[in-house]
Amino acid sequence: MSLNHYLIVEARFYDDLADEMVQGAIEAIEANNATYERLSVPGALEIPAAMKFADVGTAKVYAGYIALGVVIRGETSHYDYVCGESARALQELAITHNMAVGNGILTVEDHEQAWARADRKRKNKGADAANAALRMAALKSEFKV
Ligand SMILES: Nc1c(NC[C@H](O)[C@H](O)[C@H](O)CO)[nH]c(=O)[nH]c1=O
Ligand SMILES: CC(=O)[C@@H](O)COP(=O)(O)O
Repeated sequence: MSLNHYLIVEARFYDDLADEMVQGAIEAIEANNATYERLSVPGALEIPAAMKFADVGTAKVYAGYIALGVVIRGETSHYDYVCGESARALQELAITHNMAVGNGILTVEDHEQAWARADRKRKNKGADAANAALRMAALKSEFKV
């Protein structure tokens, strides 16, 4: 069983932003001498289910999971559901299923806010999500859950 292998689940709704966040996450993972795989889904709403599929459906064992995506408000209430449900489902995976999850799903008003957070030279939220998953995996190991 690999104790330092992580699954990045990336929403490709905005490819350019996703690429930047994934690179930030990869840099953080590799800085901690860990390894990773990537799994892409259409949008943020699909991230939690993809994580659950990977957790229960493969022989592979992942120390933790990193959710990466960007949700930008549109004209309707769909934004609220995508943001709220993806966050809620990630928390459910963490709390109910003891999965070490880092949530890097940006919930923003526009592309400017998105880039400020995705950009590795600015807020680098992809790295933050990876570091959160790494820390939660360490806690899982410490508490033997
Ligand atoms: N508007 C954004 C979405 N919407 C798509 C949903 O995430 C989902 O793929 C669709 O409802 C089909 O189930 N997704 C993002 O990641 N970012 C957005 O801004
Ligand atoms: C956050 C989204 O799902 C977004 O694409 C919805 O846009 P709209 O509310 O204009 O349909």
